[in-house]
Amino acid sequence: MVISCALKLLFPISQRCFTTASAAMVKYLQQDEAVNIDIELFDQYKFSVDQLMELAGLSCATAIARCYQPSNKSSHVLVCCGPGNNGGDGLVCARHLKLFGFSPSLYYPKRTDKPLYENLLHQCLSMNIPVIEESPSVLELNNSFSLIVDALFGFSFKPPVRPHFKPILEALQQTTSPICSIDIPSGWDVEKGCPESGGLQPEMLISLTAPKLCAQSFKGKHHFLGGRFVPPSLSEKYGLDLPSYPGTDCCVKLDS
Ligand SMILES: NC(=O)C1=CN([C@@H]2O[C@H](COP(=O)(O)OP(=O)(O)OC[C@H]3O[C@@H](n4cnc5c(N)ncnc54)[C@H](O)[C@@H]3O)[C@@H](O)[C@H]2O)[C@H](O)CC1
Ligand SMILES: [K+]
Repeated sequence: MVISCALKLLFPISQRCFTTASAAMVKYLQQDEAVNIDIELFDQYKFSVDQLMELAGLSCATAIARCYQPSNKSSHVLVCCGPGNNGGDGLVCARHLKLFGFSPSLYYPKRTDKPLYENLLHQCLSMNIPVIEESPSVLELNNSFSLIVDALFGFSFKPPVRPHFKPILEALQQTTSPICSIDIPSGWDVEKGCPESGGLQPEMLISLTAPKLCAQSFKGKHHFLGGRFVPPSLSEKYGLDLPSYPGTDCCVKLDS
């Protein structure tokens, strides 16, 4: 691995004051509600996946930049991307993190041969974002990365995790580097939360569109809502009670 070790160069932004919204007021979605909202956004409202993924990924990078500040060009972040749209959010997020001054790397073990994903990966490669081919060890995660973005699985995950992804999920469970999960902490049941056998415990969770039921068992420091693209009529139909995003912000911190 090219990246040198022991680079804990991301400074947590602990003193900053955020406008927060009450998480208690927000509706937590069941898995089938999340899937149905997704389908309606595409079928009824005629959004394309690319559009929503770009907004979702940008909101994730923005939320991360609010909580972790790159101290210099060596602020290494590993973005772990899965085979579905959650992984696509991760690819978009990595590109925006790079533009924000972070040094992201990708771990993308199961690639999808659709033009959307190929293009997103191409964009990352064109911006000199390195790709790690081997599943990183716990030591590599601890020593080489100041933050790990978990974009492995989102709301379509059905446990148990298949063998291909076991090594990375086990390493993420054991690492001491902070983890930011996009939409769902990977390996968690979308409704029941952390598996009894143990699961990863992210320091940060960015729920997209609306939090899913598993977010009620999130115990980390930062819970954000992103994906500010829900038309009011759709929000009303599902009774989402979404918090107000401050001004033109694309993400909002939820208090616990
Ligand atoms: N409307 C929105 O809110 C938007 C959300 N976005 C993001 O999309 C994901 C949901 O994406 P989807 O493609 O439906 O599924 P996943 O990424 O969660 O994963 C599907 C992928 O994973 C494989 N898989 C499922 N279970 C397992 C398992 N047990 N072991 C191994 N692999 C598994 C499955 O075969 C698929 O390949 C949502 O969470 C948001 O992050 C959009 O980006 C924008 C709109
Ligand atoms: K995830």
